[in-house]
Amino acid sequence: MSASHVPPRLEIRNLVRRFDGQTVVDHVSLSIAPGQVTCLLGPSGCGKSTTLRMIAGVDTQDEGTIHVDGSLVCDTVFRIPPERRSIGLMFQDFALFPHMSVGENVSFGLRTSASEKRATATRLLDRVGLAHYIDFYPHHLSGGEQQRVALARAMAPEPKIMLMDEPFSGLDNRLRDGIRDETLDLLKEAGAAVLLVTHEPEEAMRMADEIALMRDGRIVQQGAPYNIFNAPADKGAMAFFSDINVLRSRVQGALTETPFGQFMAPGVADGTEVDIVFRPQHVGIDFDRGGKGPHPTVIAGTPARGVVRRARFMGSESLVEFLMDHDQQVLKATVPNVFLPKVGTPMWLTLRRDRCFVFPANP
Ligand SMILES: Nc1ncnc2c1ncn2[C@@H]1O[C@H](COP(=O)(O)OP(=O)(O)OP(=O)(O)O)[C@@H](O)[C@H]1O
Repeated sequence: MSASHVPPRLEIRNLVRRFDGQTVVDHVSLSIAPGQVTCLLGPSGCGKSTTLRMIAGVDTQDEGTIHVDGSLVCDTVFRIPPERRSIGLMFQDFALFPHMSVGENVSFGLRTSASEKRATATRLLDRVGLAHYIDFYPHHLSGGEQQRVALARAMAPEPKIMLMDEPFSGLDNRLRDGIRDETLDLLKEAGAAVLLVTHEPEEAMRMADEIALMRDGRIVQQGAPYNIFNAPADKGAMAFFSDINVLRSRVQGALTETPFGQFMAPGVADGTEVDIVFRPQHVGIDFDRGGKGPHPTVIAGTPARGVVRRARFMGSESLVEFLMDHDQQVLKATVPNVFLPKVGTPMWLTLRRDRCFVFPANP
């Protein structure tokens, strides 16, 4: 088989799951290569865990197929049981066996000799920096250390696929970043295909080679984090990653008029309402000079005036809210570092027009 024909490590096609007549997973398809991390990202209740449970084999789909390395694992009539799917699991409420030592926990699922079990446990614990704890019991370890043991345990049978459901959400921020990076390194090294479920966009951006954004049981957009962030499929996809500003307008002659000048709306029928959506970080700010702002430019368009309504320091940036002169709408801008103008200060706002998106107002 040539390299170009190597099947994905995990491939799910058109998975559907219904509960009580309600479709909670709606034709979800994904493929993940060895060593690739894909994040299933979406709000609570959108069907992420249900998708993971079907892949793990603890739930069965109503429609669709699951393949591992090109071989069928499950469709609506054929089903390989969970323990024969070569799938590792890591969940937030992972539980180590309290009556077993750390080493025994790690080698629990292995069917090898005692000495081989110990060798595997030693190697994996060493890899997560915990070899010296091999004969300790879980209650001697901190939450972060227990998490690393759980990772070593999940990796011990050398699964082809690792499914992770919010695995880091029980850890405090200080520990989380280190353990995330360590986990990623280990999984990539092992060549596992990783499907990680999270509702935190930052976690997805930090971990993922690819993000599948899920809403109401469907994948609404899929791609590299950079593309998902910078070319959102719709207003909801954009709002999931950051605060947004929205200008409502109506299309006339493929153009739409706003206080910041015209925007193109090709192919949109006259009279249709659209939203011009942009992030606070793409709003430029200028001081008011005797009632005048900066000159319009091609990139920034026409400036519009507002007055400062609130300004907050956020650590690495400042968030400034403006009450716009034209319609008293509130628009938000973020500025790097400290920028805290007084409430009531008049200022001129411009938009990075290449970072503004025109979406139907009522999709
Ligand atoms: N066994 C079940 N019986 C009935 N409804 C279920 C069952 N399992 C899940 N659901 C429903 O399916 C929907 C999707 O649930 P799921 O747990 O997959 O969402 P999620 O995106 O993982 O959410 P969260 O991030 O909160 O875990 C929810 O409305 C849930 O109530």
